[in-house]
Amino acid sequence: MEIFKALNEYYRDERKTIALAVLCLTLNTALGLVYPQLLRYLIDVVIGENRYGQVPFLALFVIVLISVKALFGFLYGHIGGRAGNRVALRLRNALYRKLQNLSFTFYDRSKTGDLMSKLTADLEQFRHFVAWEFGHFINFCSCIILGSLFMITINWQLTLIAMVTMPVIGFMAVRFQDRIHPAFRSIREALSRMTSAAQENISGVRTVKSFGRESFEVEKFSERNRLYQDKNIETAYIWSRYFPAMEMTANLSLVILMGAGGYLALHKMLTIGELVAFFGMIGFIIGPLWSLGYHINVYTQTKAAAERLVDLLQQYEHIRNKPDALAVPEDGFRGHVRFEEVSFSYDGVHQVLNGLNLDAPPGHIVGMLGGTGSGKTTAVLLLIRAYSVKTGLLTIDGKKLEDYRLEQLRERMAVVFQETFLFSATIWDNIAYGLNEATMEQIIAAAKLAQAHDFITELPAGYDTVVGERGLGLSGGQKQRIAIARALIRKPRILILDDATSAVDMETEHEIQMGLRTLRGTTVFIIAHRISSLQHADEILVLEEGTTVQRGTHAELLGKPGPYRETYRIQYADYLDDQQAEAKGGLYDESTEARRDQASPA
Ligand SMILES: Nc1ncnc2c1ncn2[C@@H]1O[C@H](COP(=O)(O)OP(=O)(O)OP(=O)(O)O)[C@@H](O)[C@H]1O
Repeated sequence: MEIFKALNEYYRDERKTIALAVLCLTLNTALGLVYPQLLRYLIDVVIGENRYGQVPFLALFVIVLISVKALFGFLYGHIGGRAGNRVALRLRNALYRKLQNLSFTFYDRSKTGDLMSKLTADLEQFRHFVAWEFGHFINFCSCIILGSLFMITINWQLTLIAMVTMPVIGFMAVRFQDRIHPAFRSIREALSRMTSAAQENISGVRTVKSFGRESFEVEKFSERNRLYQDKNIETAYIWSRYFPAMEMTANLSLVILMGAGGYLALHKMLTIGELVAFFGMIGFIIGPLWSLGYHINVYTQTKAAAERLVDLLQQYEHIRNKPDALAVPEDGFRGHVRFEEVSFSYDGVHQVLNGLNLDAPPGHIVGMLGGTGSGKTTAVLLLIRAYSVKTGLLTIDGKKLEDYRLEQLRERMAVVFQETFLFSATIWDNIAYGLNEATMEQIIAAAKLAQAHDFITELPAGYDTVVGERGLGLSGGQKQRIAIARALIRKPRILILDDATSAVDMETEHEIQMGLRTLRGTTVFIIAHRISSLQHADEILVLEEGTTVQRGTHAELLGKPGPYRETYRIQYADYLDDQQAEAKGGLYDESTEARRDQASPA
């Protein structure tokens, strides 16, 4: 029950409504108990005592009864359903809000499928319980209690016999549920394996086709499809074994009761009407008894789902605002970034950054070069406060990051990550995402700055083009330019481009960089593997395994031996060879000139 209490705030306001719904269902059930009594009256009094004149009244009474019963049934469905949906609405919003507040650390550890299933399947289970199952469980209890009481009023000896046979049916129902529940679970698992194979195949269709692995994929899918079929057959087998057995047990108990009832009727200890009414009551109890296992199961499943929901709702928020966090001033915020001896480790064991020092005054362009895994992305993730700095000092305008209100701080920044993510929406919407209520002029200006305007206007639907899931339908470089426009529209104080132009051709990249120079006062961080992306930076840091091994301007770094010059030499080998050849009066042709135009550091 503790776990349900933890979700109290979401159903607290609905408690009275849920109680009303349960009351309607119980009244609906209680009215059902009147039928056997009516039968008894019909047989013993109307027929037994030849009072046929009462038949029309009895019929009218039955019509009223079924109408009132139906009304209570409707009220239960209506009130319970609405309450359940209101609870689900609150819970869904709370879960979604929580997901927005959870940090990168949480997402590093979470699986998308798992989170989606909490938001959908677990929540649906809880909604279903609140809307229906809780009422049905109470109704199950009232059926058994009220039914037994009515049976006792008819004949206590027969009731006693029934009480001996009924638990056998209940026991079998629980056993059946014990077997069928794991079987259903294995069906769900097999289904999820089958759908994930299909989903991966659709998402990775380009890889599958380009590797010519269609038949492998078909084989993989049919194997999982076969497993799904097998699980369904196993379940059908359990069903086919248990159901007749349960039915037989129930019918056997009816035979015993029939024998005993017949004996009592023959010896005038029971009227025929009472016997018929008694059997009506038995039917009233047997039905719910068969579902005993189901109710237990639903309860345990809902408890497990509620545990998972509470687990998510109570997740620790690693990054949150201090109570006295400062508002980030609209105008006064300059974006002067300082890293002082900043070290960082994700797991507390492996050091990813070792004593990073950096001073980037407003308007400065900082370049970062380094091999894969050297810590470049980590450094800028610390700057957007994706993770907290534990060793060293990271300040903006002289204040620690955690002194500012997080959402306002991030509003003054813009990041373009290595992996471009575009929403399934129009290009307008994708660029406007960076700003609340962006105007058309602002969108176009940002697109022009990101060198995206020309290709967008050449698309048949222009800015109205709906980009597919993850930006499908656009080239890598086009996607990157839309992502850059999305960042630039914010006119951020701090702009971070994490390998954001890797898929853009050099000429366009050069134009984007020229555009960046027009951003007055914006502190820019550029992470790149290409020297051409960094050469205009005011300071370039070369990182190796989290340590800054070189720093300086492009010209300074070229003048010193070290990894920067080495990278330059590798990337411009052709150009340098051509230069040497030219100096020696060697071959010179048009292709050499074309190559130099492409490669030459501007
Ligand atoms: N979320 C994470 N959890 C644990 N370790 C991480 C995480 N992100 C990165 N790392 C590790 O930290 C190290 C630095 O990664 P980082 O992404 O900062 O490198 P990078 O220089 O940006 O590399 P690349 O140029 O390939 O993007 C790597 O060893 C990486 O495996």
